[in-house]
This record gives sequence, C-alpha cells and structure tokens, in this order.
Amino acid sequence: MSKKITGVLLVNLGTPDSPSVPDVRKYLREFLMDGRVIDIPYFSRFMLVNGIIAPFRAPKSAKEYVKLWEQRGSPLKYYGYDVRDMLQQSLGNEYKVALGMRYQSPSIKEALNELKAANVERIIVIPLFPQYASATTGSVSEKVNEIVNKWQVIPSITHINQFVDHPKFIEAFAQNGRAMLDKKDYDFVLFSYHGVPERHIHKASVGSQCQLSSCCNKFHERNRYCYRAQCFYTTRLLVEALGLKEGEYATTFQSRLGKDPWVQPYTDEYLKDLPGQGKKRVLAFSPAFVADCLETTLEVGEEFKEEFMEAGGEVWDLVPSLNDSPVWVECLEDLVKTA
Ligand SMILES: C=CC1=C(C)c2cc3[nH]c(cc4nc(cc5[nH]c(cc1n2)c(C)c5CCC(=O)O)C(CCC(=O)O)=C4C)c(C)c3C=C
Ligand SMILES: [Fe+2]
Ligand SMILES: [Fe+2]
Repeated sequence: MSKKITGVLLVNLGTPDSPSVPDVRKYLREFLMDGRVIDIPYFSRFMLVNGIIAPFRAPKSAKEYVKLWEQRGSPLKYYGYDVRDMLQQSLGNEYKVALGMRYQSPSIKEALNELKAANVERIIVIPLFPQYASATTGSVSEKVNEIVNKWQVIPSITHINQFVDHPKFIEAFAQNGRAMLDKKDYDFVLFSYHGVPERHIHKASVGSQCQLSSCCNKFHERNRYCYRAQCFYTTRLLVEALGLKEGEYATTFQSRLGKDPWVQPYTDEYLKDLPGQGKKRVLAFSPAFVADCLETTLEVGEEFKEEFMEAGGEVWDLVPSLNDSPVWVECLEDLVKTA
C-alpha cells in the first residue's frame, strides 16, 4: 500500500510581481480590497481603494519596492521558496510542502492544487505570521477554506493560527539579536510590530474586552487572540531570552494607514523621544515578520533610522528577520509534527 502523504501549506502575505507601478497597484488593490484588511462596507472600500489609495500610493510604494528588489526579486517571496525547500528536505517524502501567497503569486489556489496533485490525505496550514490577526492569519484561513470547500474530496485541515511562544521561534529571533548585541554596544532595544487599527482589536475580543492598555501585559486564555497582547507577549519572551532588564526595551507599532486610531505606542513617535532620554544607540527588532520585506528593511531599517538620527540618535541597527534561519525551519518542522 502506498504511504499516506500529509500536505503542508505555508502562506505569507504576498508582494507585487515586480516593482513596476502597474504591478504594485495590482497588489495594493487585491490586498486592500480584502474586507479583513480594510473592514468597511464593500462600496466604501471600493471607492477608497480604487479611487484614492491604489492610484496615489502605487507610484510612491513602487519607488520603495525598487530599492527593496534584489536579483532574486522580493525577499518575502524568495525566502518563502528557500524555507519551503528546506522544510521539505527536513520533513522527507511523507510530506508535501507548498508555498502560497495571500495576494498575488504564487496564489494559495496554485499551492493547494500542488497538494491536491500529490494526493495528500490531510493539510496543515501555516500562515507565516507569529501573532494572530484577522487581517493576516484570519484572511489566509478564510481563503483556504473558500477554495477547499469547492473540492470534491475535502481533506482534513489543521490551521496553525499563531506561534508566538514557540521556543524555536523565540530562539531563532534571539540568535539573530545576540549576534548583533555581541558585536556592538546598544543602550536600548525597540521591538516594533506591524500595527492594526484599534477597531480590529475590539472586534477580536472574545472573552474579555481589551482596554488597549496594561491589560495587554498579560497573555492568557481569554485574550489569546488579542493581537496587541500577543505582541507584548512576544517581547517578554524575547527579553527573557536576551536577558534584557526593565527600562532597556519597549514594544511599539508601525505602518499605520489612514486616519483611524491604530494600536499604540506608535514607533515613529516613540523613537523621537529616545535620544532626549539618553537612549542614543538603538537595536530594533521586527518580530511580526518572519522574512525581511518592505516593512522591515525600508521602514524600520531606513526610514526610522533617518528619523532617529534627526532626533539626535547615534546608532540605529535592525536585527535581520528569520529569513532562511535553520532554527526557524526547525520551528516549522515542529509545528508540523505536533499539529
Ligand atoms: C505582520 C503582519 C501584518 C499585519 C497585521 C498587517 C496589517 C495591515 N497592513 C496594512 C497595509 C499595508 N501593509 C503593507 C505591507 C505589508 N504588510 C505586511 C504584514 C502585515 N500587515 C507585510 C509582510 C508587508 C510587506 C510586503 C512586501 O512586499 O514586502 C502595505 C504595502 C506597502 C506599502 O505600500 O507601503 C500596506 C498598504 C493594513 C491596512 C493592515 C490592517 C490591518
Ligand atoms: Fe501590512
Ligand atoms: Fe489588552
């Protein structure tokens, strides 16, 4: 009898197919028309995205993507392929690993078709977001279900919806951080996460309503889907792994879009006050991302650095993301084997 094969679907957010303005516009349209990302009624979202955001933002964003683009393309995508291949290698032929992107290519549908062609009897879906947010993990799960529900044979599906406290996820980031901390003296460590609108936090409050304040300093059963609480929890675990002390670090949120309030404190505002407090040498982590992308390399690594230097800072370095770290691949292997 032939062996049963388990399918593993890795899904990241997605990136434009090229840094050209039309491709960036196409990417922004698909991304921002997702009702889990801009959660307003369809008609208003359509007008906002197609009439304002995509046309005005695309040329500006395309310039940023040109700076990010490498020989192999967008790092978010090529590290996705590298990690897929490394994971396939370590899992062996009882598993079939595929990579999909929530927006643009390779699509989730193409990746699922690869798994279907391998006749997998079960699928483990791993959205590549350590913290659960409706806009990312939730959207991936919804899309996978929408596609698979149309199949004649629906395999059993396990969704991994967060891995903030997986010891190997923490160790992989801590390892990258230690390599920097051993080389240079820093007087502050900033953990900057991608933000979400405050409204998203309230909508995801299941057992207890988040007050968007110190309640997020605790992570427990009732607030386990609070994105803000998960970010603070990730910081605490990294602080422990790195042996940092109170006063030597902070958690902040970046990349806000639009006028609505997003989760705070905002990184761009927070960093400007640091030099005045004697914190002039900063090491920044971006632990909401598992691969370097526009939001890490350019926003944290370049834009924030410029703002920090203008405010009187002296050193601003970014810890590289997990990218193709072997410990990160071990984390994924463990998530698969224990799913
Ligand atoms: C880490 C998880 C992410 C969450 C949560 C998230 C929420 C979110 N994002 C936007 C708007 C934009 N995000 C953009 C880029 C981008 N976002 C993430 C991840 C999360 N987003 C990644 C990995 C990337 C980078 C992709 C890459 O190609 O490198 C962008 C596009 C970039 C730009 O034009 O500046 C936008 C826009 C919203 C509204 C949102 C809400 C919940
Ligand atoms: Fe984003
Ligand atoms: Fe909270």
